[in-house]
Amino acid sequence: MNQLFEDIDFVENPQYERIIENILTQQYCIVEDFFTVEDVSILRQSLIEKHEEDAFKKAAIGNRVNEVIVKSIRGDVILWIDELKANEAEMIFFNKINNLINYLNKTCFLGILHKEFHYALYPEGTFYKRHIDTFQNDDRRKLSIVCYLNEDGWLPENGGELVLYLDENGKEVEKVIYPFPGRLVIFESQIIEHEVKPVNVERMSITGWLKTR
Ligand SMILES: O=C(O)CCC(=O)C(=O)O
Ligand SMILES: [Fe+2]
Repeated sequence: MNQLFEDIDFVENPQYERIIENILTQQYCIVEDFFTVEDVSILRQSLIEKHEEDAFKKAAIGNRVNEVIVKSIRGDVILWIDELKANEAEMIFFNKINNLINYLNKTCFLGILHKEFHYALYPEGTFYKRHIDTFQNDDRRKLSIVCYLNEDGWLPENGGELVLYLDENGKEVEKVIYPFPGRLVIFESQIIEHEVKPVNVERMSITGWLKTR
């Protein structure tokens, strides 16, 4: 085994190994400080600039074939990120994400061939009701990834927690995750129902999906 890994230039990465272990055992993983304070700050600036340029649009539900905007389900605004036109901040983002994808593909044979990421901004008072990230007519999304870009010192009273609804031996358990800056949450798109609780202050993130085919 070691011999094989040496042949393909493989260096074991403890952080990635923990991500894989967590996803295999609990279908989700929380990674603290996946991005440095500096990275988060640059990415947040990029989000804010693009938002000020009015580039964001109201997020829809459903995919491109049948998308509708329903504010009683989700109230965030989003902007898809084009890796081919990535600015400096987005290059930092994709550099780290691509390293992770390469590792997953080498070690887990997940067959991740595509990815899609968007900035998301939840204005005060918005939320995203309980849902699952795959569409009825499209099951290519395998892993959901959320990266939080909020300022330091996010308070519980700000709301905006991500709640994962987990199945523990047939019993539903809520896993509450605060959107602390630098934090990355990864979960199985086809399995984990989740929601974003109403926010009392603006909440910023990048959300995306690793996809097959
Ligand atoms: O921002 C989050 O914590 C989750 C967002 C989400 O569930 C989605 O965009 O599908
Ligand atoms: Fe979601």
